[in-house]
Amino acid sequence: MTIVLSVNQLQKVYEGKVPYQALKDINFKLKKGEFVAIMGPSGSGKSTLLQVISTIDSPTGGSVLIDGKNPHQMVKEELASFRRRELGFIFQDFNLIHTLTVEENIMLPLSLEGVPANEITKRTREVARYLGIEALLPKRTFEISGGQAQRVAIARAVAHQPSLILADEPTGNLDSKATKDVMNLLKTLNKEMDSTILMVTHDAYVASMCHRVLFIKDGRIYQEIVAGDHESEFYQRILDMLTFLGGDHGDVNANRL
Ligand SMILES: Nc1ncnc2c1ncn2[C@@H]1O[C@H](COP(=O)(O)OP(=O)(O)OP(=O)(O)O)[C@@H](O)[C@H]1O
Repeated sequence: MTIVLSVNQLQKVYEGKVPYQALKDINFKLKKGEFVAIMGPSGSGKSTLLQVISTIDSPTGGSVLIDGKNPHQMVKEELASFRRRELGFIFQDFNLIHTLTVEENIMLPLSLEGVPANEITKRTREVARYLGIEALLPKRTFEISGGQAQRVAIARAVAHQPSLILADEPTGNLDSKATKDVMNLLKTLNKEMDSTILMVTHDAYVASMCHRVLFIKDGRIYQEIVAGDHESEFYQRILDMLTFLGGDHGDVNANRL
């Protein structure tokens, strides 16, 4: 079995007047095709962890291996190319470029990576068809809804077939209908394309659509819960753990399933 992501004794200290250790000895692995959520109280280190894995920030101890390679040891140009090829990013606020059309947004990472123009058009059309957003391609980003924008962001994140998709609160700005649509899309991608996805979420319903949930508390992995046969039972176990951990978890809606 292929290990796509290996996080080993990861530590992160934010320097400052008073140094703060946001991550203390984090260890976990993701196998190819796994869909894993990270949850935990506000300030527990979730964003820091995602930022270090995505190489936006660097660790102060330990290592991150993506497909067996350590991006934090790469020089600048090598790292930029590694990120464009191996990683796909999905953000809470979609991060689309407003001066470009939907189609140009999806094309951008492919053209940055030097993929030939005819191949870019072909792949963009294919991924748009697959994700059901073909009709949106000529539109500007302000002409589409939040749910549609997140579909476009997902298309952009997967068009180059990255090894690992990192999603930071992908449904944080969506209503419950759009949340359901986006999660069904991610689930389909995960199942049909064997995509490996690591996602931070505050939403127990969203997490219950994953294979596993890692709970972080005070910069450490506190607990792991693995899905069983029934999504509703998994959802309840996630809610119980969130209640046990306490703190601010955002919108926990017990009536969602
Ligand atoms: N740039 C920084 N400098 C200093 N401390 C930081 C910095 N970024 C985050 N922290 C601290 O590190 C801890 C972890 O923050 P992080 O943003 O990773 O938490 P989180 O679990 O993502 O929280 P939330 O759910 O509220 O987004 C917090 O105590 C935070 O104040």
